[in-house]
Amino acid sequence: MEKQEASLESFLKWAAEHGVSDSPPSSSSSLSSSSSSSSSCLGHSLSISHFPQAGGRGLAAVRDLRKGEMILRVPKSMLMTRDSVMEKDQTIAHALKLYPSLSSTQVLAVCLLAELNKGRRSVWYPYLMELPRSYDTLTTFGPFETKALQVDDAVWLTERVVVKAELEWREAIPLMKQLDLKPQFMNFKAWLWASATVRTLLSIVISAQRIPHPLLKISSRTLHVPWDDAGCLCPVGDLFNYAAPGEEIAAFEDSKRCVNGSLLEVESFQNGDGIENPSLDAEEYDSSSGRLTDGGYEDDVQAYCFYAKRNYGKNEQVLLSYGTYTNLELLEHYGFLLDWNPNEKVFMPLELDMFACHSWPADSLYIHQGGWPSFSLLSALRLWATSPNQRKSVGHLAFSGSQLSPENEKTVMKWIISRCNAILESLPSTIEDDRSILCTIDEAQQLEALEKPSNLPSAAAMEFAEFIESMGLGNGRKNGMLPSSTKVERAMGKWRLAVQWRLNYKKTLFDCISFCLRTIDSVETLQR
Ligand SMILES: C[S@@+](CC[C@H](N)C(=O)[O-])C[C@H]1O[C@@H](n2cnc3c(N)ncnc32)[C@H](O)[C@@H]1O
Repeated sequence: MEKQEASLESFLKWAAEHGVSDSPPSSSSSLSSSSSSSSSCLGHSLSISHFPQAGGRGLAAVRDLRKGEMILRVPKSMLMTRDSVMEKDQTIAHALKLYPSLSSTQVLAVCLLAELNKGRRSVWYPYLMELPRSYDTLTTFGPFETKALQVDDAVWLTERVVVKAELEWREAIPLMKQLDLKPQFMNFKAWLWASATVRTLLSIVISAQRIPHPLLKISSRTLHVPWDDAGCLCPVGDLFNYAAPGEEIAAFEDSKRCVNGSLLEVESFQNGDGIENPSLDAEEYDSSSGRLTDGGYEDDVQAYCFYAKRNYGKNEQVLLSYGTYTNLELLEHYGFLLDWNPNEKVFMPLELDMFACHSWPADSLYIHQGGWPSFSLLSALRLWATSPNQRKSVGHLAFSGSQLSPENEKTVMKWIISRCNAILESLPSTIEDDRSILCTIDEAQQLEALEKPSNLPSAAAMEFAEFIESMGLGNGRKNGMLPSSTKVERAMGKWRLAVQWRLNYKKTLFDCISFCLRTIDSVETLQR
């Protein structure tokens, strides 16, 4: 512990010496010298703190911060990019030129491993020592955790990203051999760590562009810092944990819905505010409203600058919006998920004949985490539930989000209810089973050893037995207890994430059923 604190301290001192600062830029001093005398680059606006329920290590406000205030700047010279690594190391520069077919993410992952391979000789050594040791991104999921996701789309995505990660690693091996990396920096485990680091940290910079520009699409994974298409790693700037953009929208939707829970309330909001208007996608919406404008590279000061996105009270965690992600995407790219995610979507597969009567893209047909169907899903289903010869005449109403008739609305709601029920029944465990498993995992995580509770429902008991099996602990019991280890703890953490994800998914379907029942009720009340 003391060693960790000392390492963090020397990291912050090193950052201060190189011009990283959370103080306002002084007009008389240059960026690189403004904080060089300080023993830490933080303390004026931010400090490192621990937030067990919201990302672990993160940055807290040391005083009240005002919305729009600059709270951190990191000089260009500190950013780790393909170019900055090449500038400092001719061997790497030469080797990289021999492998032009590698993607920018692969190249940056190799640069990171090559710097790590140098040990103390790397100019980024204090930063490298502070990077997380492991990630729980989907690429690190084994067969057990993958199966625990249960939902076909999520299982398929996980299998695909694991295969892709291995392929990318194989493609990068010749370059890593050329650079003569030590075996521990060249194996697949090291690759998974490096590519997860690049993805989790790079995309912050990508998605936090401050100045809205038509060509700089926020949250696009292909956007890069202006001078280097490989993007960058940003010491200290990557200590901000994540807040989902769109919380304001969700809160507003909730307040509208709470008026009487009727569909019309939701419709008028969605329609009037264009939230789900297909001509205005989420990224444009965010950039035009400035919701993601909390950081970006600024050429005039040659630094990455971060701004308070809202007012913060002293000691509050200061968060950054990395972009708009569903929970599965958060798991894929960052290895965590949010119990309440305003951008969560449970996609609703339609039958083939339904696609024939609308032109909404499949990814707009979903249920929000609160349980209400998306604007496009409702519109598509209302048209489908209309007889084919009338569709043309009511098309404009459906596309503007209006109900078509009480009977039509009830048909739509009943269809959604039956789909949600069918999906819930097809999954191997229930919401109650999943809650029991989560409790068991939470208890086990607090104990020194892992004990199978006697009162688990059968589906949960079976999954528990599979976990023990997957850990190769089948014969290791001592008085019914299993020894815990770092490996078991990490696997349990990923298992927990998988269960948490599928539980949220099921709760959304369940809430959707309640929503549809309420809507049928209010339609019938109006009919009476
Ligand atoms: C850019 S880092 C943020 C700093 C990180 N906590 C650290 O100690 O280095 C991103 C990682 O932090 C964690 N994280 C960020 N925001 C989170 C949140 N809201 N909930 C849970 N974990 C979060 C995830 O592990 C993610 O991959």
